[in-house]
Amino acid sequence: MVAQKDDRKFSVLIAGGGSTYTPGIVLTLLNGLDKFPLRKLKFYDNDGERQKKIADATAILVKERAPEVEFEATTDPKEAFTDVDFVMAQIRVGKYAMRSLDEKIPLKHGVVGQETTGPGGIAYGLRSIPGVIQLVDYMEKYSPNAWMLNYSNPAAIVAEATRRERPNSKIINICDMPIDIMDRMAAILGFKDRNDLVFRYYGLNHFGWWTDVRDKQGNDLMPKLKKYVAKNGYWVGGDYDANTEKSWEETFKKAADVYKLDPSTLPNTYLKYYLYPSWVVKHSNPNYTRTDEVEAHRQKLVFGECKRIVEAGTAKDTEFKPDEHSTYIVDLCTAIAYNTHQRMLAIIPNEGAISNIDPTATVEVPCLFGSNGPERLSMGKAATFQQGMITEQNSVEKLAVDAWQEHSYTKLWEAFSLCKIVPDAGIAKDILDDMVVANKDYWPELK
Ligand SMILES: NC(=O)c1ccc[n+]([C@@H]2O[C@H](COP(=O)([O-])OP(=O)(O)OC[C@H]3O[C@@H](n4cnc5c(N)ncnc54)[C@H](O)[C@@H]3O)[C@@H](O)[C@H]2O)c1
Ligand SMILES: O=P(O)(O)OC[C@H]1O[C@H](O[C@H]2[C@H](O)[C@@H](O)[C@@H](O)O[C@@H]2CO)[C@H](O)[C@@H](O)[C@@H]1O
Ligand SMILES: [Mn+2]
Repeated sequence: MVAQKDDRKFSVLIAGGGSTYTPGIVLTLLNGLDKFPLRKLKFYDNDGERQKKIADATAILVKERAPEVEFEATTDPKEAFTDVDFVMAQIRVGKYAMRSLDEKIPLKHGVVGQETTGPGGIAYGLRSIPGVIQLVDYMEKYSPNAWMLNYSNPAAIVAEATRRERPNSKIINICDMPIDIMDRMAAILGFKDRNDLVFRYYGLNHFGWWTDVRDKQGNDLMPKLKKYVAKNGYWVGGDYDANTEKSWEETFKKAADVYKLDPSTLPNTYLKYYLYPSWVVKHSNPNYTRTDEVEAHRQKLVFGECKRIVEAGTAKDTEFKPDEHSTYIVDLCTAIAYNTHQRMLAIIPNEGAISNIDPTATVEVPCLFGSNGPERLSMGKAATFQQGMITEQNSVEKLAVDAWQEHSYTKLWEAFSLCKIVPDAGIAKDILDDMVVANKDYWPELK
């Protein structure tokens, strides 16, 4: 871990202060002040009421654990984005109500309904693009030297849009899925955590493969991992998975079947949607999707715990704790702040990192993180299977951004039709037509 190297203290803004992930980030920041010192913590959200519930509990946490840190929550962009060093973005444009439709509309037509995958992911993409661009513009206006670490999904489409629309902006798009899987790999192998592993990984966001995993001494850990994953997927079980929800259990276990398609690599869990779509649909309930689970579990737990803290007037015994989502984003800020060149994943323009993939594709590869941001590492050639899949999926993501930029119905229909999980252009059109109606308050009017 990085030692504090000077007397700087940082100002951090969480954009999407009302996110269910905000308390985890707050806890991680407060636990890590020796490595990443703070002078200010701010929240910004366009839903002041939702944000206030988390902010009121955070105010107690900050007062008890780091009273020297100034804390405020606001819905005013100028107040939020002024005097900021790092923006941690995690907005959900359209909130859970729209996520629910992203999942349920495709399922009604017998197609996978998922937050970031297929028609649901594309629909969410067209809502997120203007929301995230607005955050970038606020940052550039009020704190031009700041960096934005963006989790807002679908990160692949958002990254492609910001690459085109704001090519010089200091936004870095990131994902916690490979991070969570690497924590699992470390647990499977008996290591302390993901930082004990040195890895090679390539693909698109929610669409990638590990080609190499080693320990710090260079010993190849792939054979042991493969043996485990072939049988159990990334399911660890026991205490490790005591709080893992049923649908995630299914996903981590299904990685065993995904792995079998290419035993020379280890897959991202999201590939199950592309490689086993019929199985996923068969295991889905069109009337009760992941959004319903999140509202019944994570959202309830987070807002319930905030309420409890506020009513008790203390957060001394809080259940909130750091997790892979929060530690990853704080580690990234620390690496940029202290120019550590730590090797971490980011979603960035390819520019040769995967040599036989379009240089303008937005890929996910390891980078060295320093004060100039991420420097991509070369991952060599994608194998034929991966090259075919990446090329197709990247075209889907590019067509989705074309559709948003050009307000083009045809481009969006092409994006839906090209997507591996949609069986034909007729079904693609039926889903699209339902989605146009559902997204009328968010999408541009399509010609
Ligand atoms: N990249 C990753 O790996 C990763 C991991 C986890 C979550 N996420 C993403 O993080 C985001 C938050 O997830 P969640 O489940 O906590 O959602 P959530 O609905 O609990 O929180 C999102 C917040 O964003 C706010 N918001 C929406 N539009 C906004 C806008 N234009 N400006 C400012 N605030 C706005 C909402 O009011 C809400 O408070 C989602 O985009 C989710 O997909 C990404
Ligand atoms: O369905 P959700 O809202 O629970 O999760 C959707 C997000 O899933 C990934 O993040 C996971 C993480 O990888 C998983 O192991 C667990 O710890 O929770 C995280 C968030 O739920 C994915 O990377 C995100 O992009 C999704 O938004
Ligand atoms: Mn992700």
